[in-house]
Amino acid sequence: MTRARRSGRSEEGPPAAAEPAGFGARRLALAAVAEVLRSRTGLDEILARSPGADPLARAVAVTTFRRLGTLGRVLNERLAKGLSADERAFALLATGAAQILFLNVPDHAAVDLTVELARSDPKLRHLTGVANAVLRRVAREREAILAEEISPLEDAPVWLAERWTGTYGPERAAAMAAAHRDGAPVDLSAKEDAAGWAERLGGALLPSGSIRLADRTAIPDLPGYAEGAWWVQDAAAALPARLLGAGPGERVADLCAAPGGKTAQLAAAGAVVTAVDRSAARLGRLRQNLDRLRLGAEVVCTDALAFRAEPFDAVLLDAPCTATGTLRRHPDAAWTKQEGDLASLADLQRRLLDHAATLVRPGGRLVYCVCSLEPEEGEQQAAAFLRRHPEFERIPVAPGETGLGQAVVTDEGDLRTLPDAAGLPEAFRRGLDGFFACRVSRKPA
Ligand SMILES: C[S@@+](CC[C@H](N)C(=O)[O-])C[C@H]1O[C@@H](n2cnc3c(N)ncnc32)[C@H](O)[C@@H]1O
Repeated sequence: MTRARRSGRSEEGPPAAAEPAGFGARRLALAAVAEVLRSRTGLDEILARSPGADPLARAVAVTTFRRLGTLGRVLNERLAKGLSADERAFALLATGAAQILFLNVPDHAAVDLTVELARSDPKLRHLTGVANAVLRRVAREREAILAEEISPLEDAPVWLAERWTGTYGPERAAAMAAAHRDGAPVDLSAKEDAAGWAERLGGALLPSGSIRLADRTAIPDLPGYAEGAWWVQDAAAALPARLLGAGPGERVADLCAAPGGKTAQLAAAGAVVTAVDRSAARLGRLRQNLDRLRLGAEVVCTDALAFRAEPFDAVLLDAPCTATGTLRRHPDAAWTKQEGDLASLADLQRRLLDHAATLVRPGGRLVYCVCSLEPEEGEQQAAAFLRRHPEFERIPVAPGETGLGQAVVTDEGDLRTLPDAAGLPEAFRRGLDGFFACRVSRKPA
């Protein structure tokens, strides 16, 4: 193995040798994994501000989070002193083992580049020998490791695995965790003619109206992207705005709107949309998305709790949440949240819901939704809202309304999707995100 040095010209002497191919991607993946664990910031945000982040760096980091529990156990069992609590040390070994076990990377490349990463970093240099020994052992024992019966729940933090088991039962919880491991297909929402776009893109038109692509592919290169014919949106994420049923000319508030997937749906339906979000950066992305789609909305950057306006015909509240329903696409989200976050998020959701209610005219509709698997953010939040607000009544979701059948409608008439495909029509065999939505209307005055 050649010893890597930083590329570019050193201050003195001859030009430095180039780094080995793929070294930069591994360095970035290691840094991103460590930073997510340290700062509890989402991986997408960290990669977005990392110059040079490429698909390989993303694949290594995402796979590490997808299989974090398994990687931790495999490494711990093979390290005399166990895994270090230091995030960078953990990330070094975990990203290396992820490449050996779960990515199509030749063993020698995974081992050599990880060893080189250790050697080139003064804070990790003491792990050079350990990384070499443990990763070589993981590579030697790969077949046995992969043949082990490891429950997919091991790849979730213990607190989440326990909650899902308690809420959904051990079998369903394991199926959900397996879906998180499998990842997600790419779903699109079309401005119009979803069937035509499904055909042109070689995808499938789902019974819910979304398009499911056959393969993961470079999105901006696809037909229809540049002209703004469709946008990326998980099939489950497209359901709440459909349930709101906004019609042409209706005034609709989209609270917590950025980056604008649901705003686009409402605007495409012809509604006059006011999109509210407190994040200026995320609203920048919303504006870009609407511009590409040639759709319009009034955009208001403020805390939704402080947003006042004439009551609307319809209000959509897509509240901030633990996002545990999106772990197929964002496995890092499981590791950026803690159980304690649930109570503070549920409290914020309650306040946002109460405020959203003030923005609904008599006879108007309100849809509350979260991309969470946790009942405190979904079912319990909706039930408590209806107890606090007798001036609202539920408009139950009809079994035929979503194209997903009865399996996604709760006894109370709310929408509840889970990431695995149990009970769903065949077209959804690759699952969909976990979402909860409740639709209510303000009783006429
Ligand atoms: C689940 S995301 C919304 C996704 C969006 N509805 C879509 O479909 O693309 C939640 C959003 O809530 C925003 N947010 C969180 N707390 C907020 C608050 N108090 N007021 C307004 N927006 C808030 C965040 O900035 C974030 O953009």
